[in-house]
Amino acid sequence: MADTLLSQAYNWAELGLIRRLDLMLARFFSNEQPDITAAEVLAIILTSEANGRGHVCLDLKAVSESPDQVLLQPGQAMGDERAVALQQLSQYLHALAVEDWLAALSHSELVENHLSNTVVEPNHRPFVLAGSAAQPLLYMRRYWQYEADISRAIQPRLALQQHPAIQPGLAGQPLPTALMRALLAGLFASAHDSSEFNWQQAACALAARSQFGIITGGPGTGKTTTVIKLLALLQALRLARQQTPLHICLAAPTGKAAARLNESVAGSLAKMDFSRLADSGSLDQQALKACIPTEVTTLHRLLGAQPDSRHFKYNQTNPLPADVVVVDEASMVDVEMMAALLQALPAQCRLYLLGDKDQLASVEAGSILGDLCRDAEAGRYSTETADYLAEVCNQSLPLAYLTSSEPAPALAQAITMLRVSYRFHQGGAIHQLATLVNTGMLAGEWQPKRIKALKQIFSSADAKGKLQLIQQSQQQPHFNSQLKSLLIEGYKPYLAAVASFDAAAEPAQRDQAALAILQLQRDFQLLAAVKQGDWGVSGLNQRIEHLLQQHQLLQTDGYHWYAGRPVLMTRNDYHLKLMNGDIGICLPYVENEQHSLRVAFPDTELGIRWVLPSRLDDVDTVFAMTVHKSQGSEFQHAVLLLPASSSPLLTRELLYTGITRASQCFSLIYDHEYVVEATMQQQVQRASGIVITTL
Ligand SMILES: Nc1ncnc2c1ncn2[C@@H]1O[C@H](COP(=O)(O)OP(=O)(O)OP(=O)(O)O)[C@@H](O)[C@H]1O
Repeated sequence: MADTLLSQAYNWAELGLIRRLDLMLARFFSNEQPDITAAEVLAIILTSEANGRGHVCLDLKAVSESPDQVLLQPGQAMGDERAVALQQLSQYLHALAVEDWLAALSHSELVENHLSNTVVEPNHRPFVLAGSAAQPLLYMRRYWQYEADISRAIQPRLALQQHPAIQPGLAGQPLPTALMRALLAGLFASAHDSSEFNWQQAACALAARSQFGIITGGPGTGKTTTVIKLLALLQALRLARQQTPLHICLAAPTGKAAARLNESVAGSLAKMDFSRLADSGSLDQQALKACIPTEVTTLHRLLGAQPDSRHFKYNQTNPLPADVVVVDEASMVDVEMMAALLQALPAQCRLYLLGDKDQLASVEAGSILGDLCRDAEAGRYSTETADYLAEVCNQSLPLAYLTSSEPAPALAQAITMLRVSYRFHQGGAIHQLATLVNTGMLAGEWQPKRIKALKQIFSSADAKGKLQLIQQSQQQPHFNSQLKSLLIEGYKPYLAAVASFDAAAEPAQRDQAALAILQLQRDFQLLAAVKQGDWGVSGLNQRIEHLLQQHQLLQTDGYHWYAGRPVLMTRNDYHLKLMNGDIGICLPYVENEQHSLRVAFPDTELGIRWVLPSRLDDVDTVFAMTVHKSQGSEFQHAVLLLPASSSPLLTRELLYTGITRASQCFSLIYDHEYVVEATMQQQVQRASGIVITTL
């Protein structure tokens, strides 16, 4: 039976229903274990396949009860042969009751069983059965370990909030409630007359009483502003009591996100007025500002990534010297990185995660932020939390956000969702569109009505100059005239600046001009849902290059490297100090009267880092980039191009992420309306057990 399954699996792999890697893994364990059963082989194949799609584990019940839904995502294109193969696979699953599957896995030599009531001796078997009786989950050991490490590190940090009296490094000392109240009032002085519940103030209060906190919210809801106030609060609590300031580290998953946070923290901090705060705690405003860092590093740099190794300099045995770590854009952090980060934190170190829970998750396995924020929308606060907020914030938590079931989940008490956007003028067209997409636009209504509602947003008076809907046939090899002029107008400003760039200018002037070009290039960005194909990132890049040449905006002379070529780093390069996601532009460069080309990357220390093109192995042209790569960036004008047919990749989260990259204008390019509509209906669902184990 196992042999038959393996030979059929060969066919599934040939047809692309599973990956070759999934098949190879099943074959490997079959060779190791000659009496392996078909149930075990099936579990190995499907668990590995699920990892490939970003799931941390295999949800045995879900896949057993509705195999077609789990294996074939809505809209996935199917040839006849693949349909037959899928049918074969679902027949196996239909014939196998979940109880029998569980029984086979519980007795398997390959599986460590954490579902039984007996204490499990760790035996380092390659698979782990965990989750709960109602939701059994099968993990490859590595992923189970990551989740276990994350839960183990978060739990004690949540438990501390049962004793809100504990401060970092000062275990047992009472939280000075009166001082907290005065400081929170000072920090949010200007907002005090408002009758609306101030979630930003609540976020600071909740995060300050525990060693783990999440602040989530859509774009422009004030996550950065709030975290600066939180850091000011924590430092003010120390300074007011003549204690040494906390050592704070700010980090983000990519270089680009770090650079952006760097800018916004520095900008916000400079503008922030702590004078009322200073009054309340007899603090020196400048001294307080000086203890809030503005420098933001990548997580890889923070943890001390080592070239060609999965291991970091800072880890369980060599903890990171920090009292507080703040991670922005946390939705992009995968389970492996989150586990590494938590392992590297000393026991008393606080961790605060910022991010938009509704954005796309990391490309790698896991959607940690989304999973942890499962209750964020509803709040689910305890009466104890409501009393605490009333005491320190002088605000009454709206009853709708109290938990309806006691005990309230500990994790929910450490999470705040910011609900008001200050960036897009509230109710503005981009914000309206993002909200509609995010809330599952008119779910339950019939399709034509949903399409009509979408078109109405694009044609409303509010949408003028902010939203644009363009239909482009993908059967044709060329851009239509509307899209052509949009692209030319979009790239023209930075390419005109490249054309007038003075390569022989004084170094300081040259750097300044290069920075200005990089800034202009960031104003406009084409985003694609997929990488491959004529209308994926690679095809679009070629076509745009050609279009810009035709219009004399570029001159490549047939070369790979040319002035104006924008490139995206696709791997970290520690020698060059460039990170995956960094964007540079190739520019003419004159040194000792020698003319050459160099790629200009923005650099926090040097201003510009000039790199020889020949040293850049892992770069892609970036006239277009994937939505995944665009996370953590914002563009004045973001243009999202959807493919001509729907696929599992086209989800509500992808569309929402694309829309929310735009600060002033968003254009949606589509071929068929049904693809736009199907994208809005499809949600990312990733199996993980983090909430089961963390709550
Ligand atoms: N309570 C507030 N009242 C008025 N303006 C605010 C408030 N909070 C934030 N802002 C302003 O809104 C803008 C966005 O704030 P901020 O950058 O903190 O949001 P964010 O959630 O971090 O955004 P991003 O989407 O970039 O992550 C800033 O200009 C900020 O000054």
